[in-house]
Amino acid sequence: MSENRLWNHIIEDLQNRLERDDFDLWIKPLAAQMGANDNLTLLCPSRFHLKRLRETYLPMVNNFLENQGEQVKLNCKVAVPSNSRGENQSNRQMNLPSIKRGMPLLNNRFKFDRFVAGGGNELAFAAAKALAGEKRFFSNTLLLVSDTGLGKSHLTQSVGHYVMETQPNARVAYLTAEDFANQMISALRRKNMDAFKEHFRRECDILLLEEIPFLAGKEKTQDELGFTLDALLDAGKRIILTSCQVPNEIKGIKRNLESRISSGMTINIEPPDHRTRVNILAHQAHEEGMVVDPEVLEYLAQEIPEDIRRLQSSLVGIMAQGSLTNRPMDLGLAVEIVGKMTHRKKKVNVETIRDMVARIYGMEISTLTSRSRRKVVTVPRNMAMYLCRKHTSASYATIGRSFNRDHATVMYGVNQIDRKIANDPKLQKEMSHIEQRLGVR
Ligand SMILES: Nc1ncnc2c1ncn2[C@@H]1O[C@H](COP(=O)(O)OP(=O)(O)OP(=O)(O)O)[C@@H](O)[C@H]1O
Repeated sequence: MSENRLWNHIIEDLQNRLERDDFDLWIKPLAAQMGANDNLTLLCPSRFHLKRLRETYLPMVNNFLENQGEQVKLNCKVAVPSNSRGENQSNRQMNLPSIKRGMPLLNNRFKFDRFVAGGGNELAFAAAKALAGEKRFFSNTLLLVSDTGLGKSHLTQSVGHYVMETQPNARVAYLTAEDFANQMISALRRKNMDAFKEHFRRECDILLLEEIPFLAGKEKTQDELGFTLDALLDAGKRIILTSCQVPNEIKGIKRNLESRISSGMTINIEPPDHRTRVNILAHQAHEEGMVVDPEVLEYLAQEIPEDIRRLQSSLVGIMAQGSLTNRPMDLGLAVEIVGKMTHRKKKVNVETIRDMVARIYGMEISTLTSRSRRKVVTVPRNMAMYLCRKHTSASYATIGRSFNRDHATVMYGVNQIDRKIANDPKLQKEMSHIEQRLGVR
């Protein structure tokens, strides 16, 4: 494949997988160069950028290339001009480890030593560490519950890393409930359910399964997961599950699966207190080798109290701006970056919302705006129209033009969601996921 086409495919894949902010900050500034012997080199603007790229995004690119069957060797380097001694720093290429088939795809940053324990998450941290170790833990199942961005994935993947590093014979399965459902559907289609069952029930020593609420309403998948959990627990294997809601609040989860999920230890991760938030930021700055004024850290911790993902991304924004433009990383820059994060809220329009909702629900825009009255289409359509009312100043009639609907139909759809949302946690979770992807949350 030509350099351009391959790079465009990689970009497209990353765009689908990453939050818009992360994509804009880390992927957009890259350039790609195809060299001899199928060497693809990614050029990034700074060493700071390079470090983050290697740790977080290149494993995804490697995995994508492997899935595409591309025999490409991936390198990355800083594309800076020659320095005063005439050495071309861009020659300091780094070869990246390729991913072995069958190894779970874990984020290299999600390790125990990068998790800051403190008010809100101490118990979850201790329980995850205990379960990862080989010492007997008093329960083989751990369920982590929290709102978005509070460390469920970080802890779950830390367990995966730890087990792979310290117990090399242990077979680790890390996936989301959605992956589990998709793999099951594809096994059913290919008529190889036996292999699917064998894989999860007998070829797995520790199961790390995220985002359980995805299974709401999917009864067959729930039954299969129930049998899988039974087989693993009978064999004394370890299981970590994550959810944004406690199991008895997830509508559409069958009673027998709910009781299996809740059979072990359930821990709620609370939002971190102010001191822990400052510590998380200080730890992050230290890891990146950056010196940031403590006043800046205090300011960010105060302005962004709930979601650690947003908290960290504000600091990353400051460090990236500072290192690219040589601006001091001071309170002035912090106020500007936080201001921009808030200002961006107003930037979405009816079309961006409509297109994002279609993308998230895996349908064409023409399907979302079609006459279809199937629930899988009407619910996302109503959600999209509701978000347009909430985040833009567009009138019902203007929204209607983008959805092929009249003013009254838009009003009815928006009201439907308005009435449901207060009492429907699954809908709330989906809504906040879309809002996060839109950068309005
Ligand atoms: N205590 C912590 N110390 C350091 N980093 C943290 C901590 N808690 C969360 N983070 C960071 O915050 C970001 C979000 O965390 P994570 O993805 O684990 O959240 P989550 O609870 O799984 O969210 P979601 O429900 O949206 O999937 C990650 O970058 C993670 O490294």
